[in-house]
Amino acid sequence: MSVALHRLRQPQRANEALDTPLTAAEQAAMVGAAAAKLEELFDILRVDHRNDHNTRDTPRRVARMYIEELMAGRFAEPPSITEFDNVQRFNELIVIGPITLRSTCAHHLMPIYGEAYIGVLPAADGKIIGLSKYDRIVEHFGARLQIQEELVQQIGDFIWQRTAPQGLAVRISAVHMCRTQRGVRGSHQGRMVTSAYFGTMAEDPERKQEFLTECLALGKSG
Ligand SMILES: Nc1nc2c(ncn2[C@@H]2O[C@H](COP(=O)(O)OP(=O)(O)OP(=O)(O)O)[C@@H](O)[C@H]2O)c(=O)[nH]1
Repeated sequence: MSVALHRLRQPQRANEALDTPLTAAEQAAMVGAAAAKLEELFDILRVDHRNDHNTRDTPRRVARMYIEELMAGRFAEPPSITEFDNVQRFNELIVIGPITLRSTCAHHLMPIYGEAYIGVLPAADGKIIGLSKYDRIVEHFGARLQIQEELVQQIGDFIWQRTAPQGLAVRISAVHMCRTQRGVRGSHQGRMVTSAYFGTMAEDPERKQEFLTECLALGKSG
């Protein structure tokens, strides 16, 4: 086994990041090893990927897709956060959304798609973070094999720990294609909604209601 691959032999939970991000050499080694296994899978499924012009490069394409896109949030650094002083000591609820959510189901490796909403009650003496960072954070944690209950909590934990607001709420509404394209073949309109609340947002029912009202209004206008 190559040196680059050796470290990657330590398995971790599907929605946890590696201890340190992949180097370029480790990533290339991982793509090569995964592509070889996908070729094997195609052989088992009797897909002639060597001669079929449609599937000739598919094992490598799929390996790259998992490593560089669908699971990139396990292998790369989380987004860096730009912080600004809360000069005016703004302490009302800020709601951001809809933020496009793309993820992959840990059970059947099928797409999850939907929207995320984030509500922040900034600390008067704390920091405000750049608006686009919320999209980047959702994208980062979505790029792992997830279940929605853990995804919403991971996004919240990260924002809570990095920015220390007074209160925080995260809401995700999403369609799971493992439920629409296979198995029960449920409705494409059928969604799962999960929320995570932190600090004063967890304790104050009026703030929760305010957040929910803003989410519903943003969902209609977005
Ligand atoms: N709670 C939760 N369940 C999920 C999520 N994503 C997928 N599932 C469900 O997890 C279950 C997968 O487990 P199993 O019941 O072992 O899989 P299965 O036998 O293929 O089941 P079917 O999907 O009913 O055909 C399915 O019911 C999925 O719809 C999620 O984010 N959260």
